[in-house]
Amino acid sequence: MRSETRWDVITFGETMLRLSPPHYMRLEEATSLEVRIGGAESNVAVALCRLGLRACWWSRLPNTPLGRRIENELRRWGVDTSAVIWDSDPKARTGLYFLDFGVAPRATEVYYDRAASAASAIGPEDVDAQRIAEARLLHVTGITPALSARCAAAVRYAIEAAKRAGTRVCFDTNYRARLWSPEAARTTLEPLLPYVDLLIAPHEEARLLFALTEEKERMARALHDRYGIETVVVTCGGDGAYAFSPSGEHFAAPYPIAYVVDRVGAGDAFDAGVIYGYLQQNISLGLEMGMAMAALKHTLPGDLLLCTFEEIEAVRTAHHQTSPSSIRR
Ligand SMILES: Nc1ncnc2c1ncn2[C@@H]1O[C@H](COP(=O)(O)OP(=O)(O)O)[C@@H](O)[C@H]1O
Ligand SMILES: O=C(O)C(=O)C[C@H](O)[C@H](O)COP(=O)(O)O
Repeated sequence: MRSETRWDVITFGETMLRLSPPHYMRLEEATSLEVRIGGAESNVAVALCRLGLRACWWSRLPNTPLGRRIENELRRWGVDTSAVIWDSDPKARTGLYFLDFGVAPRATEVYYDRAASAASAIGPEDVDAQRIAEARLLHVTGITPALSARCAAAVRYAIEAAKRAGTRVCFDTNYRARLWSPEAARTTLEPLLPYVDLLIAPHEEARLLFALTEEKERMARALHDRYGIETVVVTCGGDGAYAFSPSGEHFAAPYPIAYVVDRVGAGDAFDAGVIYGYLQQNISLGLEMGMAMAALKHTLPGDLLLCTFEEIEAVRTAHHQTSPSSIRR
């Protein structure tokens, strides 16, 4: 990989305000909502910064208090936001998502209010190919192409720009059933896959989107074989994750989670760990980092993995077992 780069990872997509009732209240009854921010790509960027990597995230944001809240917060956690495009149209909208937290047997429900947001107007002309050339890796996800045809074209343009520049491409399928159908996702995403160097896909999404029937142990290899992707990581929730890569096949088991505080963002935290290892050409380390980071994300409220490198390493290397009651003083 090239040595002279400005960022380790560049990424773009929509980041929303995330609104959730306190104490497992229902949205129907809540009298107050907690305001946080969340977006798959910026969640990854924040987690990468916690690992000491240089991450640049950009999007279109309304130049309003709501848009500025998102940019300020990402900058606060170390993300380079200098390429954000500010939309000065007074009607420009910030995407919102509402979270109704559930515990089994009641599922956590996400309700989007993001149609016609400023980010959904991102088009190929907003993609700065020079910036992509200045990064080691471009990270994009299947959420952005689901937002609009212009967003889908922007993702394709960005991936092609990365290929021309020798910037590696990481893609997470991140299928969102509330945004589009599996058939629409397949039609749009499949042509992108031959350009991808590192694919991350949950096992059930690989089955749903690409009509592959392989069991979890075989799915990464099946995706590699069908689309020619160099490195493929398949996640299986509480059953761990598998990788197929030039260094061989790898598996990482999950770390035990004593109590789930908030699982939203665990997949994005996992992605950051995988990218960390991938950039060191050590996908086995990436799987372990991803697993440790996903486990830690389950213990934190909000989409963002606000952990230290040392906390992640402690989980990864299991130097200590933290019992549900442990207090470190
Ligand atoms: N019950 C669990 N116990 C331990 N780890 C888990 C559990 N559920 C998910 N994870 C971790 O979080 C990561 C992301 O979760 P997963 O559900 O597979 O993907 P996504 O959130 O992208 O749909 C997984 O790779 C896994 O490591
Ligand atoms: O933009 C969207 O549609 C999103 O869903 C943003 C989400 O908050 C994260 O992407 C969390 O996703 P996980 O890490 O899989 O829990």
